[in-house]
Amino acid sequence: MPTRPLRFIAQAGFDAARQLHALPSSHRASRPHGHGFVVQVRSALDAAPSPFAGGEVGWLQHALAQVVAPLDHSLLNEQVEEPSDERLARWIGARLGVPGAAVSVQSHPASGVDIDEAGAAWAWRRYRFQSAHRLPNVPLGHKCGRMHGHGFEAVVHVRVGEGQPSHLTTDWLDDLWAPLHFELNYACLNELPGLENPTSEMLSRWLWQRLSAGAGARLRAVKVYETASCGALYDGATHRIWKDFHLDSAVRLRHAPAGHPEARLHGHTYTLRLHLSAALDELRGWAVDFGDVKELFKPVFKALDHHALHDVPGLPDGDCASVAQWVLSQARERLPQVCRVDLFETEGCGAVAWASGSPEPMWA
Ligand SMILES: Nc1nc2c(c(=O)[nH]1)N=C([C@H](O)[C@H](O)COP(=O)(O)OP(=O)(O)OP(=O)(O)O)CN2
Repeated sequence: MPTRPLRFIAQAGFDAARQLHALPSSHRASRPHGHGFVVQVRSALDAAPSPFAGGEVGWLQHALAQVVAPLDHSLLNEQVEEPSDERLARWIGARLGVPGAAVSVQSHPASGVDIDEAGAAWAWRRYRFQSAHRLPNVPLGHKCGRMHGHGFEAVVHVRVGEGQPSHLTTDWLDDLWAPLHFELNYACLNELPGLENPTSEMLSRWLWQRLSAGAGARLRAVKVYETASCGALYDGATHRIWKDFHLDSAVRLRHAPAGHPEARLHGHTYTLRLHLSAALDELRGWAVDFGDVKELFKPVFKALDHHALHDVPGLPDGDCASVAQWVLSQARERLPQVCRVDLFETEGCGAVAWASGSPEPMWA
């Protein structure tokens, strides 16, 4: 079992066709169809070689790209038996040669399957609804006290049914979601019983309560995206919120060998996600105000954005893992509720660090 509170993440994509014969012939996915698949792999890389300290993300990216290359522009059935998202993820994991790696496959922007380190399969589905709300208990003058609205997104994570094609889990979830869509879409959330104070935290808990009536123990987590850059997750016991930031920074990796592209001065538009975990403030209905997160994190953000990461005082190196760990320690000095930092240098490729001594985060 990996012990470091750190994971490396890499992503690759491929376009391919498939046909799922195990589904009923009336199911649309039983017909030949195609997708732009996105695959992500997550590992502590405890037992895998890395060419140099700081080169782990690049190494994982390369390894994954090699595994998925034969799938690109192919008929998946010729290589993978009954190539559902779940079976594809297991097929890729088996060929990657990284022991204990978690693999996820997204066949559509709104759905996918994650195979965790223990081999369990989890399906997720994204739903959208257009709603108005106001937060009645915010401090005077807070912008969210005014009636406003969002194109909300909810992502629901459930265990894939035992021995069941993962598509049928998705269909089952759609049926559970249908009455909620009817209530939430083109509605004012404050008017719904139980949502009088519709913060992201309260909404994720409300959705959990409503969905768990049908999903039972298979329900893993409900995430609510209030805007593209912030949201909340509820797992039946704890609340976690997140806020995203974008850093435009230069970098050169200290340990990359001469001639390696990462030894050269280059740059990225990084996506940095701060996760915070705290009990709800009963009056406000939130863990920490997203606005306060932005404000308190500003000095750390300013130390990195539009800077050369390898020159930032105190930062040992500019690779994603070093930066994520450094951000975690800096952020926790100002916001002790920060429990995890995700840093991506390109889409889906980066590192996740969490506080040592804290349990491994829920990966939903
Ligand atoms: N912990 C929470 N904090 C806040 C919530 C909430 O539900 N939980 N909600 C709000 C507001 O409703 C607001 O719409 C979102 O706030 P904010 O983070 O400021 O979102 P923006 O997308 O507008 O932020 P930018 O980063 O400036 O784009 C407030 N807080």
